[in-house]
Amino acid sequence: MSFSKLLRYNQRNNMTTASLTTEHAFSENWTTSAILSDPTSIDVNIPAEISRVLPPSNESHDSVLSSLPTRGMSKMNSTESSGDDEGTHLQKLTTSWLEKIDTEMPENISKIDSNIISSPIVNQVEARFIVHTGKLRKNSTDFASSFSNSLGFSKSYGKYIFFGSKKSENAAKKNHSIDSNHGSHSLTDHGRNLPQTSETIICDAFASTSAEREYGAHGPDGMFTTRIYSLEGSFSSLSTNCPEDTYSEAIHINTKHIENTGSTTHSRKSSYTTSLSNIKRLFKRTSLNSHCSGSYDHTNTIADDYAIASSVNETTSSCISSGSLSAMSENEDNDRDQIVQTLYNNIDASTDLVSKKYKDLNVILGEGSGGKVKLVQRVVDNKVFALKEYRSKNKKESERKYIKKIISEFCIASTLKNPNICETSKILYENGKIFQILEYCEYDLFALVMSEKMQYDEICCLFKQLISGVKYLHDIGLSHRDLKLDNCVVTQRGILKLIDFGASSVFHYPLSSQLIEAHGIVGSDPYLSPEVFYFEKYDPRALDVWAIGIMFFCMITRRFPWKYPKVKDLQFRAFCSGRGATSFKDLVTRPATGDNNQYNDGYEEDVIDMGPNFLLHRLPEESHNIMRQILDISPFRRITVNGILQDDWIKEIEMCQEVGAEVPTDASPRIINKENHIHTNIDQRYAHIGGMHERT
Ligand SMILES: Nc1ncnc2c1ncn2[C@@H]1O[C@H](COP(=O)(O)OP(=O)(O)OP(=O)(O)O)[C@@H](O)[C@H]1O
Repeated sequence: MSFSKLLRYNQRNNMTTASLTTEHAFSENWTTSAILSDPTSIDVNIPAEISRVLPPSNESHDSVLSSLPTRGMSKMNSTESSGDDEGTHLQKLTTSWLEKIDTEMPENISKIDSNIISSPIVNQVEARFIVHTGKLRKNSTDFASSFSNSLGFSKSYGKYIFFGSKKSENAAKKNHSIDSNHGSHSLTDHGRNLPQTSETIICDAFASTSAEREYGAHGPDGMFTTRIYSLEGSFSSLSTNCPEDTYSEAIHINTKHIENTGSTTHSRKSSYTTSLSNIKRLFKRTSLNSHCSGSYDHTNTIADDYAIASSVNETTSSCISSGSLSAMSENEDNDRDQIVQTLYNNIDASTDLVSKKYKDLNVILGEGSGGKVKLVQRVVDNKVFALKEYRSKNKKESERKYIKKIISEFCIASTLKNPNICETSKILYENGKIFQILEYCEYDLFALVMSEKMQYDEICCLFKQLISGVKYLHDIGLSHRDLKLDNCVVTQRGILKLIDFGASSVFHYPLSSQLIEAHGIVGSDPYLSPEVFYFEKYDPRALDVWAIGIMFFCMITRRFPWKYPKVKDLQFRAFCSGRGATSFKDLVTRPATGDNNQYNDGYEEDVIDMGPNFLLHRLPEESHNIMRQILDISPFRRITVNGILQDDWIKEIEMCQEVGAEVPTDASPRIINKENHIHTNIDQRYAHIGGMHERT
């Protein structure tokens, strides 16, 4: 999680980083009992190709050369570990984890109680992670209390949801009886359910105050059933027919904007045009569609002119994107800079585009380092969208860099066409502010996970969709680099979509086999892969794959496995331990085996307090094989996203799909829902965790 979020968290909670760390403290005993061998005894044979990318030995990675506990210590450490009785009973690994998930989950796992957690100190902080101190709230308000207040509940309720303290557990128990009385939200009759916990009970108690309805609808492809926990008058009621007067008012709005097309083919030459006239086209006046169809103009856009390169026929999504990346790739920074500069110069000529064309529904969906995401309604047809309002430029940031970043993000996002990628349709500006219009999805994955209502098969379905989305990106040479629960949104019918391409990077260009390594620490701490702290340059695909694994762990356990993947983090150290390696360096530089049968990561079924099993024993047994390969500490051995899809368990997962979305003109893609699960719908008040933060 970004440093700025940590700061915001601390401001709200009047906490220092240290006190936050204390609150999240894990089992100290485990580490103190761990025997550290002599770090000077490291003797690693590093292959030539790896040593090329290794930083000089006197760089920071030396500090993580602390040696790791060995396998032999496992039982002794566990026995000494007070308050963590899990280690004393070596468990048989079965899927009974489902029943034990909350009762036997050891305290040494960091529970997700917010999407805000502490950050390690890093040398280099990207500009996008920096927030004006002026924006930080000076008054340290108790976040949970404020949240509760904003919802009209007693202060303590918010704490139950976000901070699972012992106190709250007791209160939760009390509330259990309330829930039992209602007895209406039990998930137990829907296959393999995640067990209800105290937090579930509270959430259900809340939900029972709202209208609940269950409905089924037969589509052409089968049954779609969903449970809805919603308030009366929720957003679903927003999509009504557009009133004539609003429509005619909207249709006459004259403004400058950039609109996405997605279907126009251009030659590469034209895509690099930097002339002012072309730029002006991006700001031209447009008329709105004459029908309330939700589709948009197919006028040329910046994506056409600049990002979508286009010697490639745009008949398939991958072609479109390959073309775009080829343009991005070869782009000569000069061309790009000129375009961006000209574009930025035009921003002054603002209009009332956003306010007239989109009605602000006064709902904040999320707020991150990039800006604020709001819910808006297009006046012309009452269709609901997410509007991302970019933060203003930092004083230290150059205008050029600021605008370039936004435009780059837009160009990439608007070019991607895949059912598991959120559609970005427009970029707009008004009074110096820049906005992006995105397809609206009812939930973010973080909120869904925290609702504790998801069933196992539903989680697997979303997990496979996540993999599919990332496969699409990797197939076209793009890595996301900030995969996390908050960067996945989910529609009411259970289609997961990736958002936030602000950190993405191109790792190879079409027709080239050369890997372009990424550099810098980008992303959110618990999802970061270990090598990003170790190597100056790394393969960003491996980072994405690792993040996928962490997300699965979070979805199943509702906990982060660690704060960040450094051996100074006790949990991560346990995970690294018992693998027969003398140092972290040994682990992170292990070369690929080339033979899957020889795959050896130190896994031992009976040892659960260190090594791969430190995480795996908390996960369903059928996922172990693939999760070991996803969470391989060495990026050189880590499986690829295509490899994940070859796994037997992954292949068997029944995944809901959106079909027809690749065709830009297809306004209403069909959804195929699988029958082995239903997708949980939650109250809109809890549907976007970022929005909850904002309301405090
Ligand atoms: N299309 C969407 N539909 C619904 N909610 C959305 C949508 N896009 C974003 N959100 C909500 O807004 C939040 C922040 O969005 P986003 O990640 O784009 O912002 P950001 O400023 O780039 O965040 P970060 O700090 O992670 O970089 C998301 O976690 C999600 O809850």
